[in-house]
Amino acid sequence: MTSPFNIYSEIGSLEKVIIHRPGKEIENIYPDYLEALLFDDIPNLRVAQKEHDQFAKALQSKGAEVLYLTDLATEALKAEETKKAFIKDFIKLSQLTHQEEDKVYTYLYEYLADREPEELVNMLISGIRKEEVKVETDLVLPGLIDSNKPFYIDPLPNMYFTRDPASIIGHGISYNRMDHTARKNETLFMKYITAHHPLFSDSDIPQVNDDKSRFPIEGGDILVLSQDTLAIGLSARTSPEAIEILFKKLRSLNSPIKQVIAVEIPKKRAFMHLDTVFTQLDTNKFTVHPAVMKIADDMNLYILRENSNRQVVVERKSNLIETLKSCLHLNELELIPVGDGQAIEAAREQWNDGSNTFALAPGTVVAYDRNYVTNDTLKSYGIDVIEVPSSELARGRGGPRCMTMPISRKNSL
Ligand SMILES: NC(=[NH2+])NCCC[C@H](N)C(=O)O
Repeated sequence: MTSPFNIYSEIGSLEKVIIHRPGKEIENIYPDYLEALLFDDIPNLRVAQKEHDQFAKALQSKGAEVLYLTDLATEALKAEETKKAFIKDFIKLSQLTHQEEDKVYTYLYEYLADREPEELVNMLISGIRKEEVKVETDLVLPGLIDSNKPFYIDPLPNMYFTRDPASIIGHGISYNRMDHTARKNETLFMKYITAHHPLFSDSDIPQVNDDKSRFPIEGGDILVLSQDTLAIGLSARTSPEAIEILFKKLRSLNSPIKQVIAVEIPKKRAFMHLDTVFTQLDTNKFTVHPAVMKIADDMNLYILRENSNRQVVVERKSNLIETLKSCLHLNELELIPVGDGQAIEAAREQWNDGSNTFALAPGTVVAYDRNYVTNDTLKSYGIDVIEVPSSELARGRGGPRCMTMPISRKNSL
């Protein structure tokens, strides 16, 4: 069967998208581990869920089908052997660092193995608190595990940023090797979903990257700009090695992707992924952070292509607008600055993901309502902005694009 995936642009009319409604994992974020869990504050779960439900409605408003990751995972783990294999892989990936790992492993495995898939999926995303596992006094487990940590299995609070752990490129999928331990287990869900959910399991899906790689790459850095061009952020989270390996793999699979523009961005938290400073709104319109805009004619851009001997050749460029125009065959291109280009507004609104818009169709995007300066600017450029509330969702430092994993878009623009 042909691939169920079809992503050849950032803006083609959205057909199907995978999201995750934040759950108990958010309430398992606790102050000592905020930084390790990549959050700046603890969102109010009930409000975050309401906001997320409105976000889902906004995605559906133009006809897209919204699929929930937990539903897909629950169905994917229906078969007993699959469920058991998943538990084993999950425990192995979790940070159980004690030397006598085997005992910990066995104990947790037994605790989890009898659960129904739905409960299991929710438990593993939420994290497993030490107190919820009844440990008999003669068991060795309590002494084996780092006693300062209140969890046997850490929560996955970043799960609602479905953009990052796996990415659809054309008909294929990249299982991303996440840069931080806190996010490594997220990719496993996507691997099991694609391998075992009936929507995907009978299909022939090209795998364009393996999360077992040593070199990190995250979905927030990967932008599919056209049928033959990707832009990938060379960022705090994505390595040059991973970009080249991905490109070579695409070429070896004869993908229509013929060029990758590696875009170097500052390696700091506010700019963690390319999509936090640069997203596409329409065929020839992008939002961009003014700090990037300022240096738009003096950037480090590397275009990877193949020569006639099928070797990778890299061309260096420095002008963002000219490079995009030539790679995308556009005569005109507008970069629209976040925060109307004003320093404080831009910094504030970019921090709250003002440039992390998500396109439902060319010229129609979902954006956080709090970033009103940016949104007004986008409207003045003729963009239809569907605004969603974001008081709590934004605390995870991700916006509408981060919260989506589009799996199918119409090709015609
Ligand atoms: N595509 C994105 N920009 N994702 C944002 C992810 C935010 C998340 N807290 C992290 O640090 O990983």
